[in-house]
Amino acid sequence: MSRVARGSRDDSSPQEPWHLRNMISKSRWKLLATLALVLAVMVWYSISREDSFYFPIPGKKEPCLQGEAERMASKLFGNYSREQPVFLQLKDYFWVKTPSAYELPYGTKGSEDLLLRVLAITSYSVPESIQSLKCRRCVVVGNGHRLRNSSLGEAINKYDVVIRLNSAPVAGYEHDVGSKTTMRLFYPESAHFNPKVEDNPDTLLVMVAFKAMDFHWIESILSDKKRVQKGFWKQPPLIWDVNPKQIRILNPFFMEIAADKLLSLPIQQPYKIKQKPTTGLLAITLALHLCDLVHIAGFGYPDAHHKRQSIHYYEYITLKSMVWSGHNVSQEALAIKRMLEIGAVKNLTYF
Ligand SMILES: CC(=O)N[C@H]1[C@H]([C@H](O)[C@H](O)CO)O[C@](OP(=O)(O)OC[C@H]2O[C@@H](n3ccc(N)nc3=O)[C@H](O)[C@@H]2O)(C(=O)O)C[C@@H]1O
Ligand SMILES: CO[C@@H]1[C@H](O)[C@@H](O)[C@H](O[C@H]2[C@H](O)[C@@H](NC(C)=O)[C@H](OCc3ccccc3)O[C@@H]2CO)O[C@@H]1CO
Repeated sequence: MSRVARGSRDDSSPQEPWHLRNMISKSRWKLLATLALVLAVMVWYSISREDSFYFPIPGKKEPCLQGEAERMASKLFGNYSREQPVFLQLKDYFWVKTPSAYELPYGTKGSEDLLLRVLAITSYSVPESIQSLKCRRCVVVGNGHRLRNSSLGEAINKYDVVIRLNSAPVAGYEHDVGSKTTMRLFYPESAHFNPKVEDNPDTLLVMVAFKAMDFHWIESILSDKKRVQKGFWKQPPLIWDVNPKQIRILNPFFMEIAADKLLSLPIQQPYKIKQKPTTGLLAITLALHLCDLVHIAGFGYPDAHHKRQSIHYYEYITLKSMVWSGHNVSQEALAIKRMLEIGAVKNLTYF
């Protein structure tokens, strides 16, 4: 029987009858259509739920609405002062007109003389490159495991301000976390021993002071005075290759806001283990003050069912390591969820 007589419409594969090939091709289309539908539903669901992750569009800058984060900050923090400087300034410590109400880490009460010496050898300005921006797009990069295999590096590098935390590495992780670092928040125990490897030449190293010893440490490093090794819960660097012009001291006001307004923590605590916000939550609070648009990535701890999962994207370390930290990660998760729900921040990873 000829191929035409057998009903074949395509004589390129003589073995299959045409209706069978038609069926296969139809079911392929059905499968593709179903996949496209599932993808469309996923994208729609992701965009419609502010608290889930969403897809950043590569190559496109996020639309930025001037003053948006400020409006959101007022919603979250209530009546709070926008006048507060981001970094502590020398002029405020020559003669203290209005002394701080709290001691470290929520204020500078009792540390004024030490601070005067530290601020005399460091700077306090917000760089012109940030200051001059009409709309500041910021991303706070947490150290969470959720950044692993996220491929967010390129998207992160596009923000005007990239805030990183502690000694989180970028070298070797660029594809997932990017390589741009505008600011890095740290305290002596979390300072990277070799900051030049991880940071850019113009990265601001923003010290978060928790105790008077933290000021002693930075002074002894920058003025090359005798190092004091006691009083730290972990050995900080004794030699630290940084330019003093890059160092800033974070205004403890942000710690107070994060503790009081986001976590409802008492500022004065008589306990041995004092509860305090994580550096990441502090950085989000700072970003809401400094920026117009705030996105976050790499936030969120494993739940009780995944206790063995690593908490960091760059090392294997579990939640167990945080037992003495004085952080309440469940409370922080609720605070972040609230911020996501009202649209104060957007999440590039999942939460
Ligand atoms: C053992 C210990 O003390 N760990 C603390 C470490 C440690 O001191 C530094 O890593 C040292 O370089 O620092 C902390 O934090 P850490 O350096 O782990 O992480 C920085 C911030 O990222 C957010 N994060 C991290 C992991 C994760 N799975 N989910 C997250 O949301 C948090 O907001 C976190 O603040 C800190 O400073 O807050 C909090 C941790 O408790
Ligand atoms: C933002 O906080 C930083 C980090 O995330 C915390 O883990 C860390 O907590 C340390 C805590 O500050 C230390 N407390 C004192 C008073 O120094 C604590 O020291 C040991 C300890 C344990 C139990 C009771 C009293 C003291 O060690 C914690 C880390 O395990 O603080 C960081 C800011 O410095």
